[in-house]
Amino acid sequence: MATSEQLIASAKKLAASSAVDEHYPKSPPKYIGIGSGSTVVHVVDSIAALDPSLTASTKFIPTGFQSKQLLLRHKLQILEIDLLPPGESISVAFDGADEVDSQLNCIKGGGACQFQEKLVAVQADKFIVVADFRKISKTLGTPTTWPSGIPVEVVPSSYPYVTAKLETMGATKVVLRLGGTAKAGPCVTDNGNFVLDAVFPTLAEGEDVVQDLAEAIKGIVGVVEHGLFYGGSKGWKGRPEMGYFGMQDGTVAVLGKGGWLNNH
Ligand SMILES: O=C(CO)[C@H](O)[C@H](O)COP(=O)(O)O
Repeated sequence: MATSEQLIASAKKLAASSAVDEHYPKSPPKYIGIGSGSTVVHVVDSIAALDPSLTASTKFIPTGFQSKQLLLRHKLQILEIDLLPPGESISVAFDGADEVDSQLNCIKGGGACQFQEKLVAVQADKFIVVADFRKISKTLGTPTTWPSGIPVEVVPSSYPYVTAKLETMGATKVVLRLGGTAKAGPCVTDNGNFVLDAVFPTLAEGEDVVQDLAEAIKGIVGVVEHGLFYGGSKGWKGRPEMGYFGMQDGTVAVLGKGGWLNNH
């Protein structure tokens, strides 16, 4: 019998291959965005398995160190996001997510790449999220889905101030993310910043709730970007167009703007 790790890995792989099948352009695209995380590994594997005529001339835009390494490993051409020519857009950007609500708003940044991920997503004609069944949530901040909170990238000198502000705004816990066992001290992003993980009470349903919190966090002096990817009446800040979720039963559930597109 498959272990739960094997089940999760195969769910990620299935979701990635269906998303690439359905959304990688059928004629060679100029630019494709590549997100970060363990699910994106399968996205890049699926892209690398396509007919080379569809990928050889394409420039792949990474969202951080890890995705750049993935592209290098597969010998896919890399273009840094700041070299995207003015007026050009990315045909499709594929990325993972930590939590996705029923309206496709997401929490991202489990890998501390949320700034560059959002920068790529907002310059893509189509943004597709790929994940496994554990990421599906009715509303963001559901403790059983994603208890770690919203990743907030901050300029290092501002972290005590931003922490206090997030607490004033209702965060019940704000933690300076640490570098882990191999690094004493904070996790430093690809941009040289720190990450605060801010846990808020589960958000009520409705796009305004997400937008209002997102804009309030972004308004704090010192915040570079946060991991709420959202959209609605007040603008679009990286809410995906579709989400592909590998399920425990071996199927892929697809969430679109109007709800689930298959039997989920
Ligand atoms: O936002 C991200 C990195 O900053 C990742 O896409 C997110 O954490 C999901 O990762 P995984 O596919 O490993 O679950």
